Amino acid sequence: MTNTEAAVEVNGLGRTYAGGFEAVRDVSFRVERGEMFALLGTNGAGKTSTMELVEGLSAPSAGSVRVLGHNPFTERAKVRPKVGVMLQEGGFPQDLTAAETARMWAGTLSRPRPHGEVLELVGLDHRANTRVKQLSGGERRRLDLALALLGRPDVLFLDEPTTGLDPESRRNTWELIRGLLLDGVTVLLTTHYLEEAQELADRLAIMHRGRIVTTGSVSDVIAAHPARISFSADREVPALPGTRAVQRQGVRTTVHTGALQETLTALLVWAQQQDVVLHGLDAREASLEEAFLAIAQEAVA
Ligand SMILES: Nc1ncnc2c1ncn2[C@@H]1O[C@H](COP(=O)(O)OP(=O)(O)OP(=O)(O)O)[C@@H](O)[C@H]1O
Repeated sequence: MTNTEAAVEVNGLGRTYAGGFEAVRDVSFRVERGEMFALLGTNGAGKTSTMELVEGLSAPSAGSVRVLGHNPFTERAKVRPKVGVMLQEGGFPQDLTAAETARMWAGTLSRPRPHGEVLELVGLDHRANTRVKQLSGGERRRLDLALALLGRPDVLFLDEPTTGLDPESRRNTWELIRGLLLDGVTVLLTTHYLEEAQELADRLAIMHRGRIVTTGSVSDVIAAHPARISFSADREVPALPGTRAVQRQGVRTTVHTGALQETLTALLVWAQQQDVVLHGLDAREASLEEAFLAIAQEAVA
């Protein structure tokens, strides 16, 4: 493998299920080594169907997938030792304890981390002797992640890794993922938590009905959507440069702008000159969530 080769390269990918339903259509993206790439989308958009092809669990109906330079389906033996996979549903034997599950899994790997170390990494060391069936949903999710990390993967596939986790466990998982990224691990993630993608991802793609409708860096995707300035004033505000839309609700005004700094400066200069107090002034870029909702609506329209 050369150093310029992507960790994951997907070209013109398609997946058609029995009965002819096309769940994935002409999907292409690259995940560079050491990068975190997030695959986002509405329910049923085709994220899991895409992830399963990248993980080599099925062969695509069209297009190609390379993971670390290999076809993950036909060259599974070459790819498998270097990747960690966290599926949406882990499905472990219910009567084993967390430690036994990790030990059993480690037995299938060539260079496993000590199982105690991975349980500690995901904050499950105090539950090591608890049977899987007695773990909470969030604890099982963390056990899934522990198993994905056991083989010291170069590439990690995470399908909704923090679903069902409480806010503190979610933040701890983010810290853990950040640490892995610092160590040079490549991460391909799907999530419904846009804050998670905004916090962690270098680049992302948004899928809708089997296709990628937007892709780019998090800041590029956000920058394409208007920023927002809101305030309450006892006087009507004049037209401000850069404004795309103005909403008024009672005394509260919200200005949507494509040029946050320019619009905000004009507003503040006007307020200063007119001696107007802007109560509750709040100015911010669009969040990834707002961008996502706008993109999903546009895609439906
Ligand atoms: N085995 C299957 N046979 C037929 N259709 C399937 C099969 N698996 C998934 N689908 C369909 O393919 C589409 C994409 O499903 P997929 O699970 O990939 O979406 P997703 O983006 O991961 O959704 P979610 O966010 O809800 O997990 C859905 O319409 C789903 O009903």
